[in-house]
Formats: sequence, structure tokens, C-alpha cells
Amino acid sequence: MLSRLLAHGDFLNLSRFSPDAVKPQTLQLENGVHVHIIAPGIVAFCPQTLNLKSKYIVLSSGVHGNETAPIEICDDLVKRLFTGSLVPAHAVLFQFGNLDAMAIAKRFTEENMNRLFCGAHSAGEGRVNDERIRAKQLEDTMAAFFADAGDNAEKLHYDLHTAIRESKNEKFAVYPFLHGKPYSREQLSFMKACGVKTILLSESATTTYSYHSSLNHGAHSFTVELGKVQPFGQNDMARFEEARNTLTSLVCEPHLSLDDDLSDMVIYRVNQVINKQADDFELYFADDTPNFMDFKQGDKLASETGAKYFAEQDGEAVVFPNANVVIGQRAILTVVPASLEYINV
Ligand SMILES: O=C(O)CCC(=O)N[C@@H](CCC(=O)O)C(=O)O
Ligand SMILES: [Zn+2]
Repeated sequence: MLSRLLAHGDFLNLSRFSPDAVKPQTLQLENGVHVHIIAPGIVAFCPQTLNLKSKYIVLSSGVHGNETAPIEICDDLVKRLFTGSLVPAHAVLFQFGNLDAMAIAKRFTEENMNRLFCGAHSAGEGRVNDERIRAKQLEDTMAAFFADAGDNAEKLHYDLHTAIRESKNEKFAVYPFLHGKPYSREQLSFMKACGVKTILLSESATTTYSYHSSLNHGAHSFTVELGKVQPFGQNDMARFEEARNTLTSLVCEPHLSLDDDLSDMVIYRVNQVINKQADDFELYFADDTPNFMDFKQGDKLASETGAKYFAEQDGEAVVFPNANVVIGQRAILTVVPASLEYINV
């Protein structure tokens, strides 16, 4: 395994197709970088020396198995770190989330992993499926990684996804609920440098991975949506060049110079979180309606036995509409325009 990893860095392929060969171990590359192989799909790289300015960065991808563009970006970074063509300036943990779902090119095998964080993996019936077990492993390995950071180091978590449908704003990020903590102007600049100029303020508690790391580790965290679901190898990676370059700089440059001009950022806040309550939940717009399609006040958005849902304001837009979620889960978010002043940055 080692010779293959050092020659090609194909950690993701090994993890996917020969997981038993991926044994936990720490090695040191010729350039002095320490590599901690933690489990299939989970690996950390640490520079030979860390200092008070070192960042602790978690890049998770593939929490949904068919969201391939970010998996390909992270696979490429991991390959270049293993083979020494990139040298990290900060500690970075890569987590390729749902290896089983990648194998079947599906969002998940049994249960949506991105609803299983903040300990939800162990609630109710407990860790009864592979997604629940893996969500706990992702949480545990993140906790161990951030524990090394101590209290003062900057902790970052970008949970990289792609949307199921087209989006009017192709790249966007969900800023998890901060419970009154300040929003970060620097983080918005970082998103902009990634080509992500649309930000959606969640403003409520969830059990997503980015909310978990924000709440429980005080990390600067985002769910980042890069384009639309495509099979492996079929992404137009040119569309994600800014994200790829900026993530590379984040990992490899001691200090990032970011453009502080946020005037072209588009900020939305969530207005309605519509959870599915009945089997007959139905959307009232076309299947190919893109994310951020806006409606007029009073337009009917969805219905199900016992409830009808309407746009409450002119310009209210839908994000992540999905009638096929399980009962109790989010079937639509609606968002309304907000501003930088609204979040005081
Ligand atoms: O396109 C969709 O419907 C879903 C894309 C996706 O996986 N989005 C994340 C967002 C998580 C968040 O709200 O922070 C998800 O639904 O898990
Ligand atoms: Zn996703």
C-alpha cells in the first residue's frame, strides 16, 4: 500500500476499492510532512512544525456519495500532498464521507448522512446502519484533529457538496446558525475567492456537518455547494478552478491575501424551513425549476395532507426542493434577500 500511496497518492481509490489495505498509521514524507492515515477515506497532513499561526483545516467531501466535483478536487489535493508536489503550511484533515454511496453513485445507501451529525447518529434507534456509524467516525476524527489545535488556533471546516438540481446561482454556501456569534467578513472574502458569491444564512439549528463543527468546535464552517451532481469524471472542472486554487492556497500558503470588497456578494436568509409531514408531499413547480427561482407572495409552493405552503413575500426563492425526502426531513428551504448590513460585516 505504502509504495502505491507515495508514488501516486491514490488514497481515495485505495479507500474505495481496497479498504482493508488502508491501515491506520503515521508516516513522514521525504519533505518532512507527517501523514496520519486514520481510516479508509480519512487522512491528515501536518507540516513538520506547527506554530501559533497554524490553521487546522477540515475538508470534507462525499458526505453525499454522488456529489463528485468536490470529491475530485479533494482527491487531487490529497494526491499532490502525498507525492510532495504540494507542501502544506497548515494541518489539514481530509474526509471522504460516504464511500459506500460513492460505489453506487447515490446520495446515500440507507440514510442521509448530512442529517446525522451533532450526535444524531446515535439518537433514537442508535447506530443501526453504516451511515450512522460513519457519521460518528467523521465526528470523532474531526474532534481528535481539532483537539490538537488547542483553544487559540483557527479552526476551519468546509463541507463540500453539489446541488441535486441546477441553480440560478451556480455556487453558493450555507452559513450555519451562529447563535449570536459574529459573522466573519474574512470568511465571506474566502468564499468569494472560491467563486462562491451567494451566501445563505441558515439561522436555525440543524444536524448537518457544518452546523456540528461550528457549534461544537467553534470552527468557521460552511456547507459549500459547487455546481450540480454529475457522475465521476463528467464534471467540467474549469467551473471550479477558483475553488480548487483557493483551497490549495489555503492549505499551502502561510497567509492568504483576500479581496476585502464584498459588494458583489449576494446574501439570503432562510425564511421558511418546510419539513415533509406526509407521504403525498407535492411540489407545485416544475421538476427542472432551479435553486433560487423566486416566487410572488401567495404563490403555492407545495402541499401535503393537512398543509399547503405558499411564498410569504415577493421575491421569496426556493432552495433544495425535494419531495422525496423521508417524513420529518427538510423538503424545501425558502430564502429571501438579506444584506451585509443585516449580518453586520
Ligand atoms: O440539492 C439538494 O437538494 C441538496 C444538496 C445538499 O446536499 N445540500 C446540503 C445542505 C446542507 C446545509 O443546509 O447546510 C444538504 O441538504 O445536506
Ligand atoms: Zn450534499
